[in-house]
Amino acid sequence: MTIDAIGLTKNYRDVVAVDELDLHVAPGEIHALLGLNGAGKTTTIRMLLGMVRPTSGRVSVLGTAVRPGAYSVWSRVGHLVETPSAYPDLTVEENVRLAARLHAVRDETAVAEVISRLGLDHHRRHRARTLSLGNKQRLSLAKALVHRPELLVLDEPANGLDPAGVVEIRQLLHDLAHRDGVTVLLSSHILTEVARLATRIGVLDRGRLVWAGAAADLIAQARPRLRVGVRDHDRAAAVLRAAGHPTEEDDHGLALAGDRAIRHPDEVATLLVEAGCPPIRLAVDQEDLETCFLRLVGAA
Ligand SMILES: Nc1ncnc2c1ncn2[C@@H]1O[C@H](COP(=O)(O)OP(=O)(O)OP(=O)(O)O)[C@@H](O)[C@H]1O
Repeated sequence: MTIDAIGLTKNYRDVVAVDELDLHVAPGEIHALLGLNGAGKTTTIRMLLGMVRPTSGRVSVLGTAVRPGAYSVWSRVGHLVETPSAYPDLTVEENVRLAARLHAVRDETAVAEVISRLGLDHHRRHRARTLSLGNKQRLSLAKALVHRPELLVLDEPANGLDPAGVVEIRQLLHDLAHRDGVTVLLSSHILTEVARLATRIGVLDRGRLVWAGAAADLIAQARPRLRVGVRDHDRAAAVLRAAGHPTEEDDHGLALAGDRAIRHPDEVATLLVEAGCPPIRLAVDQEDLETCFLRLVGAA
């Protein structure tokens, strides 16, 4: 395993930031840690990278136990944790060259190559502080990649990027994993962002892993629902609930996830007509991924 964490726990006074987390990331995988704000993603990543000492549990990265003094493994790991960091008065090229030197990279072409791969060619001679947030993020990624790591660990890599930037980073990570065999662990709070990229997903909620498996299996958890459009939401919801249909209300109207409603929408229509609030729209659709994710973490 590229990352092996067992029983990883971090307490901050009375807050359990990460609670008995087992995490196994296989070589070549794109593994996403998904969770709402405060779920424990950053703390987990910091423990994996040896930046925060676990309260209990153990972790190994690329076969090496993470502990003080175990330096050699970090030359095989690239990371980007929280805010992009660069020396503001150095140019893009100088920043990447410095990162290369810190990693003892001797190949001079590596700097130009990674700058170009991150789409920063036009900004090579621009000072880091003049870059947009998106380009600062690209620069941080260039620094994380210049030594051609075997494992790349990214905390919310899409932060600050516009939609085109998000697509670009997704493509880059896909190529790194599939073409160069780099293992990627990333965190995100947006399921739709990682659903198409990750091979495996772990869902964190209040420090605990509440779901783990193949990304395709998580997507398959999205349930069908009967969507009901009515003029009087409250009244229709009361009628449906009284008839035993679990009914949710959202901006689009009412949603019924029960088997009976999905199999017999005609019964639902008759019920509403007889109660004097006839449906103006009735359709079975698939729960969207974000709602599915919120349901998994008990927030929907
Ligand atoms: N240094 C710290 N001291 C005290 N509490 C902390 C510290 N770091 C994190 N926490 C708490 O631990 C919990 C998990 O935080 P963490 O930052 O790991 O979550 P996250 O999933 O990365 O969320 P976000 O996306 O908001 O960064 C939160 O309740 C947070 O307030």
